[in-house]
Amino acid sequence: MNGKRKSMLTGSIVKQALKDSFIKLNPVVMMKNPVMFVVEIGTFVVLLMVLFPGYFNTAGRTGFNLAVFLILWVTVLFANFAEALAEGRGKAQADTLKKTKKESTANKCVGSEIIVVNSTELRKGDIVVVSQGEMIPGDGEVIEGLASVDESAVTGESAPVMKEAGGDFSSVTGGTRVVSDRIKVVITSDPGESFIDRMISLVEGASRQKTPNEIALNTLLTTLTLIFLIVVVTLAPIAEYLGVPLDIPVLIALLVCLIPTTIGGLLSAIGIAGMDRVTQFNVLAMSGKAVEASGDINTMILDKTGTITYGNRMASEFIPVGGAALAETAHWAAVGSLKDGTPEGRSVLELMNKQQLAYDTEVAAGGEFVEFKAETRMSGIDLQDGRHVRKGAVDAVRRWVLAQRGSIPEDLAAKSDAIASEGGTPLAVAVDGKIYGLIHLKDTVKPGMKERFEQLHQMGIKTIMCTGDNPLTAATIAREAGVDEFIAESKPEDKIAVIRREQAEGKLVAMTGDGTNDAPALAQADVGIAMNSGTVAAKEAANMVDLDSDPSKIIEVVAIGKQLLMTRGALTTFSIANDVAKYFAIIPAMFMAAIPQMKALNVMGLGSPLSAILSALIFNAVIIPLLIPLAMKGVRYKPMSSARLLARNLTIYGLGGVIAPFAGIKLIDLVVHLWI
Ligand SMILES: Nc1ncnc2c1ncn2[C@@H]1O[C@H](COP(=O)(O)OP(=O)(O)OP(=O)(O)O)[C@@H](O)[C@H]1O
Ligand SMILES: [K+]
Ligand SMILES: [Mg+2]
Repeated sequence: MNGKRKSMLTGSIVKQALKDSFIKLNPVVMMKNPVMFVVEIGTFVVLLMVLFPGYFNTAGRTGFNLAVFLILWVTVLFANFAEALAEGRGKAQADTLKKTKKESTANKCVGSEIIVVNSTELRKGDIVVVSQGEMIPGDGEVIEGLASVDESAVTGESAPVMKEAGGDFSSVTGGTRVVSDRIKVVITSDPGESFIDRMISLVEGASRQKTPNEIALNTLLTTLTLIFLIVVVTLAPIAEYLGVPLDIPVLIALLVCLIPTTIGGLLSAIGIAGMDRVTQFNVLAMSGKAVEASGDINTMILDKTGTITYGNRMASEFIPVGGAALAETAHWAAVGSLKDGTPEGRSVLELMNKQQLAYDTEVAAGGEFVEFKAETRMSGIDLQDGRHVRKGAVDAVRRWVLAQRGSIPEDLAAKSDAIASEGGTPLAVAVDGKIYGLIHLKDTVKPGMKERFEQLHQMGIKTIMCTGDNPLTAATIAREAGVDEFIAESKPEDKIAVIRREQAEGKLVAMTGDGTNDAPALAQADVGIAMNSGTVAAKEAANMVDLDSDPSKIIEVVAIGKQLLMTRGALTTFSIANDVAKYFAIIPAMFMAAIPQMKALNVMGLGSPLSAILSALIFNAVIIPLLIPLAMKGVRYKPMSSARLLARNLTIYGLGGVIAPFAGIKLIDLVVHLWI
C-alpha cells in the first residue's frame, strides 16, 4: 500500500553511518548530548593515563587502563552510530529528492506575451503556462485550465492526478509533470522556499530541532549524570578512608556504568526514527514536535465526506415534492447545476443523461452563477428573467424559501428524512418561493472504518465527525462508522469552535483538511494534517502534509506518534533500571578486598573486582547497539489505555532492565575472568 517510499537500510547507509560515528566524536558536536559528552571526557582522561603512565604513576595498570579506554571509546562510537544510522535513511531520501530538483525552463506570461525563462528566476505572483510533457517550474495554483499531473517525483504515486482551477484541487508542486492538456499557474513560492526544498531539508534533518519532550528528558538525564558525578567524586575520599585506594579509571568506569548512557546514546536516534517512520508513511511532518503531539492526541476531528465516506457523492435519484412533476424537478435540478463544477453538481447532469431526462440550457443563458459555498450550503443560478434557482442542504433551502414568503411542501420533511436515514444527502431544489423536489446524493462509508474507530476508542481518543450535512444523515453515518460524537450542519468556523472547546478542556486535538476554509482550523489544531491535493493555504497552515491525500491516515499517524513516545519511555525505563542493577554488580566487587562483609552483597559471584568492572562496562557498551533495532523500529504498539500501557511497559522494560544486566554481566564476567 504505502511501500513505494520504503528505502531499507542499505550497505551504503551503514557505511556512511560508520564514518559519521567518528566525525561525531568532535567535542563541539558531542556537547549537545551531555551524557555521552561525560563519557567522552572520561575516555580522554583514561587515554592520557595509558599514554603517560609514568606521569600518572599508573605503570602497573596499563593493560587494564587500555581495556577501559577501548571500551569507553567504543561506547561513544556506538551511541554516535545509532544516531548516524537513524539519520542515514533521511539523507539518502534527500539525495533522491535533490536529483528530481533539476533546473528547468518556464513559459512565463508577461502581458500577452510568453517568454522562456529559467525556473530559478520565477518569483511569487509570476504566471506561467505549462503544457503536456512539461515540468511544472514551481509551486503554484492553477488559475486556468485543467490537466492531469504526474506527481510521482513528490508522492511516489505513479497514477496521475487531476488539477483544475478553482476549488480544492488547484495546487500544484514544482518538479511534477503535466501529462495531458495545458494549465496556467500562478507561482506561490520564491526560489529556495518551495515544497521540494522544504521536503529535502525535512528528510535530511537539517532543520531538526529538539522537541519539548526531548529537551525535558535531556534535562532529566543531565541532572542524573550530575548527581552520579558528585556521588562518584565523593566516593574517592570515603574509599581512601576505608583503605581501598580507587584508581581514577575505576572511578570513571563506575561513573559511566551509573549514568544513563543507554538512553543517552539512543535518545536522538529514537526521535529521528520516529519522524522517519512518518515519512516512510508518505506523510511530511514539519517538525518532530508535531509527530510527538500526535502521540498525545485526545480528540480527533474528522470530516464526513471524503474521510469517513468515499466522498464521491453522486446524485442517484430525483424525488419530486409538493405535487411537482418528476420532469420539472429534474429540470430545475439540472438548471441549478449547469455551472456547478463540484462533483455533486456534475453528477446531477450525469444523472439527467443517464435517465434521458431533458433540460433546457437556454433558460440559463446570461444567468449569473451562484457558486456553492460551505457557508450558504447552497448553489444555483440567478436567471436573466429575474428568477432565482437554488439547490442545497434542505434546511438552508427551506430558510431561503421562507425568507421569500414561500411555502414548504408537506411531504418535504418525510422524503428528505427517508434519504437521510439511509445515510444519503438530500439536496432540495427550489425556484424562488417554490420547492420542486429533492436530489438524493449517495455516498458510502469506507470499509474498515468501524474497526479503526474501535482502535482509536481503545487508545482513549475521542472522535468527532464534523459535517455540513443534516443531523439525520450525520447520525446514520456516525452510527455506521462508529464515531463517538458528530456535529451536523456545521460551517467551517464551527470546526474551529469545536477545536477550541476541546483545547479549553486541556485536550490535544488533531484534524485533517484540504480546503482553504479548513486552513484556520488546521492552524488551530495541535496536529493539523493537510492533503497534498489541497490548497496552498491548507498546506501552509498545517504541521503535516499527507502526500497520498488520504484523510483517514490521521489514524495511523497518531499510532506512530504514540509509538514514538512509548519507545522513548520504554528505553528510558530500561536504561535507568539497568544502571541500578550495574550498581549492585560493581560496588560490592570494588570494596570486597577491604570490607570482607561486602562479600555477602556479591550476589553475582563475579570473578574479581577488576573483571567485574570490565564486564559491567562491556555490558554497558554493547547494550546500545543491541537496542538500536528497537529504537529504530519502535516498540510494538497495541491500542490500549494509557494506564494499562504504563503498567505493561514498567513490567517489561523496568523488570527486564533490572534482570538483563545481572544475566549479561555474569556471562561476560565468565569470559573476561579467564584473562584477569
Ligand atoms: N454543489 C453543491 N450544491 C449545493 N449544495 C451542496 C453542494 N455540495 C454540497 N451541498 C450541500 O451543502 C452541505 C455542506 O457541504 P460541505 O461540502 O460543506 O460539507 P459536507 O461535505 O457535507 O461535510 P464534510 O465536512 O463531511 O465534508 C452538504 O451536506 C449538502 O447538503
Ligand atoms: K550507564
Ligand atoms: Mg466537504
